[in-house]
Amino acid sequence: MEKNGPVRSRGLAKIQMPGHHSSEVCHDDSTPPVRAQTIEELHSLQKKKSAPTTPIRGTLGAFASISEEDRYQQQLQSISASLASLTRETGPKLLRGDPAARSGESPRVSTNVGNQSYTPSLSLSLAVSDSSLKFTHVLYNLSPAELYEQAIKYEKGSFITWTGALATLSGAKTGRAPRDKRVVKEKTSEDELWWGKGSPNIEMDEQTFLVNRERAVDYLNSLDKVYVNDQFLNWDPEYRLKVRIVSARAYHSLFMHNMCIRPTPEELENFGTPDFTIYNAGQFPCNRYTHYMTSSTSIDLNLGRREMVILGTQYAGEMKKGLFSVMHYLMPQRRVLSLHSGCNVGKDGDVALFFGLSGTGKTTLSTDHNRYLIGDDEHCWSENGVSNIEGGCYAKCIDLSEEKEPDIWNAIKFGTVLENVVFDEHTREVDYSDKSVTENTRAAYPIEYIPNAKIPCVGPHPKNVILLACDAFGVLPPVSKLSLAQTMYHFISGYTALVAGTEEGVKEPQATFSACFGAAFIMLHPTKYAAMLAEKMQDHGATGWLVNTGWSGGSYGSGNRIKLAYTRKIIDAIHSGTLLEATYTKTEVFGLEIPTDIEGVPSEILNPINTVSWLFISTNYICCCLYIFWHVLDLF
Ligand SMILES: Nc1ncnc2c1ncn2[C@@H]1O[C@H](COP(=O)(O)OP(=O)(O)OP(=O)(O)O)[C@@H](O)[C@H]1O
Ligand SMILES: O=C([O-])CC(=O)C(=O)O
Ligand SMILES: [Ca+2]
Ligand SMILES: [Mn+2]
Repeated sequence: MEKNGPVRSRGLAKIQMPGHHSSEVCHDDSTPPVRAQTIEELHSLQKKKSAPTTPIRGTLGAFASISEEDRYQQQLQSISASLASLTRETGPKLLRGDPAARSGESPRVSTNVGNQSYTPSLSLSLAVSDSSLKFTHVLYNLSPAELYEQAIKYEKGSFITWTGALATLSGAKTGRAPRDKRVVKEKTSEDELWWGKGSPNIEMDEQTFLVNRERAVDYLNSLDKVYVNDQFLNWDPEYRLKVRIVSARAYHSLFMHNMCIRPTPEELENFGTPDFTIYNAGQFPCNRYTHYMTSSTSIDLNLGRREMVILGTQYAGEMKKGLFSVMHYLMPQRRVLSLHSGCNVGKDGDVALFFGLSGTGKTTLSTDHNRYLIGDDEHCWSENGVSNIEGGCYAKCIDLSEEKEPDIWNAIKFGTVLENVVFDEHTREVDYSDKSVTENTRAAYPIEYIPNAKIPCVGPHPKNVILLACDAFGVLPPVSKLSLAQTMYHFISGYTALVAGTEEGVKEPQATFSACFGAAFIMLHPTKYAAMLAEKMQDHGATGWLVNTGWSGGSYGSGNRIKLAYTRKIIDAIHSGTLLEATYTKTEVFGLEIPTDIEGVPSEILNPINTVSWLFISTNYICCCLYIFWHVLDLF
């Protein structure tokens, strides 16, 4: 018998082998016994203590003299201050770690911290209550693996899919609820904000905000444990924001872990006080008898306090887009333009922006195997160039296929949150065509899951500005070149279609106007953002394009949505510069410049006049124009 032959699992043959050394046979366990006397001891060997989060350095940094214990205390005190109720004298008593963990260590307890904004007379009578006596466990910046375990153990509807993603359910709400979003009218911001008709900012007073805040904080403090994420927004260090997210679900914590920028252990040590805090008490409704509340859901933004409260919706996109609204307020103050756009860069450093309302193709088209991805949804354009606000992507998954969107497909693996998808109960294979839970199925993954992501996610000034419109009327050509004035016109009017799913109550594509291609998130009047865009495009010589990713030559219901493969060819021609050099015809009706030929795209579809009758074009066009005109007038 060969000495180096394969190891066989049949024990019998081994015993019968002649000439074998006696010491090698007949032993059930030939490896040395484990160094444990009890099962508990064995289990305690399994987990190695994490390295201290700050590397010990020779330099005398701010934290060099602080012990690990003191640092824990500081972190817990900071979180306790965040969770302080406004009517009690102190923040809650906090413990670090999972209440269910049976670790030999004694838990780390916070000392209560005073709350600066309490009212002394109130606090005297309210200070002693059962809730002020209890402890809350804090699960601070857990790793994806730890959050998986939490979700699977405690959150119904959490499963591991066949590729290792965490499938979750967001509950009754599977899309954003823009009608339930409120902005506090308060003195530090009210003069700058856009109020009234057309504005997404539905007002709320400070008192009502505090009522909702108290409701959320009391709910969170009533739990055994809360999740706390301390993370960053914006890859440009000059305009970076520190955010804290307090939530009740591992799903929300993992979602934000993926979507915000993840601090290094060292950055976390020096985190200090957050610039903005989200209280996500989404499982708990708001009180409908509260002033301004029109449903059991309320998403409340207070720019003065730099806080956001979420009640009555567990849809995780509210957190991401709530922070985006904050950026739409803070960045323009610093002459930085915030953009609802995807962004990628070619090998030669040519940056393209992809503006578009939800579902128009920002994520799909910015994720391009031939280019580096800077980000899929939220960016800033400053004097330094472009930077991604986020650390992850949030892709629509309905009808996702490996063939059409390979990079997104492959990003759905361990660590990725997969919302509201349907899967085989046994194999856990996901059926991306299934809309049983919602049309708005989504995957949230860290940006480095895309192989050609550009880290850090920053780039030079854009060369091409692509406005994506998903036209449900079917009158816009697949692509047209825009003058600066036309770019501004389309940017301000934001003519597109709302596709089903992302916002509540939208069941089929419907024509809409969304100023700046993201009216739900802007905080100032659209012309403020448009003026900044015009100035930047002019300064840096960027070309504007209008790309229709919706219906062309026939409206929704009669025609078909433009094939993704054709849209990709059009985008390729924009990137390569060949489309800039192409021959154009000017449409009489639109005044839009339409190219006559694009490689890989049938020429007859380039001009809608070829695919539908004149009558269709002119009637729909007139509708469309009146609609746009009316809307633009309405803004002023
Ligand atoms: N011609 C096309 N161009 C782009 N996308 C298309 C086209 N045809 C179909 N689609 C589909 O439309 C969807 C576009 O969604 P995508 O996630 O890219 O939207 P988004 O603009 O990033 O929206 P959000 O801001 O909500 O994240 C994808 O599911 C994509 O497969
Ligand atoms: O916010 C969401 O749910 C998804 C998104 O990116 C958008 O709607 O623009
Ligand atoms: Ca997207
Ligand atoms: Mn978006």
